[in-house]
Amino acid sequence: MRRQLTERRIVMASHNEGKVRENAALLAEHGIEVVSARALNLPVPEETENSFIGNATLKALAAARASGMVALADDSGFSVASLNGDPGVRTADWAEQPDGRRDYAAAMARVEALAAPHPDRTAWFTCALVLAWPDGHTEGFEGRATGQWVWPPRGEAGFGYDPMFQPDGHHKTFAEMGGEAKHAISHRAAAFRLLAEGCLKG
Ligand SMILES: O=c1nc[nH]c2c1ncn2[C@H]1C[C@H](O)[C@@H](COP(=O)(O)OP(=O)(O)OP(=O)(O)O)O1
Ligand SMILES: [Mg+2]
Repeated sequence: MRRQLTERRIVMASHNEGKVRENAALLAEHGIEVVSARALNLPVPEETENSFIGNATLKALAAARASGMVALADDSGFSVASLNGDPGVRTADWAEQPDGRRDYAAAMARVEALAAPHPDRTAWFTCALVLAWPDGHTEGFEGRATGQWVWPPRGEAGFGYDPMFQPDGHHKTFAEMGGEAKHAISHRAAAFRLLAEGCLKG
């Protein structure tokens, strides 16, 4: 039996505005309000695990313990089949420049350069969502969206690697689809559906 989320206000344990926006919209459908980690000045924990669930768990626990509130963390990433699932858990690191800023155009170009020689263009996004309570209890869920990587990148909406990912059954990239359409089929929405079934029944 999963622990039920009874709070109507939780902390979003993420410093990525795109992820905070998408998760806040999903939570709002269930009448749950979000306080951002940035608003509470929460530290950015080091992501030392080698799984999405592992990193989401450590981010959620750090935020729950620091804030005394239930926290939701999102650890996610982009995987390319011909690269054995890379960049995967290290997706954010691939975008990081020596000055600490993120350059997604450069990160996407790196993926393309490595993957281009391979005929298989299969790619997927993974999203792990973990709820953590201040007493240390956690509940975790993982969702996926599968499709193809495309080049050149297309579209302006979304964030991160969205312009180079075309989900199965669609002719637009996530960045061309815009919020609502991405929402219906994304890895984040898939993980959230499981979370709602598990922890938002009560
Ligand atoms: O829907 C998505 N569309 C495009 N790109 C995406 C998506 N979802 C995750 N991504 C990329 C962004 C980041 O490069 C990495 C996640 O890294 P990840 O450590 O989970 O998040 P983050 O460091 O940006 O924020 P934080 O750890 O504070 O939640 O995958
Ligand atoms: Mg991160």
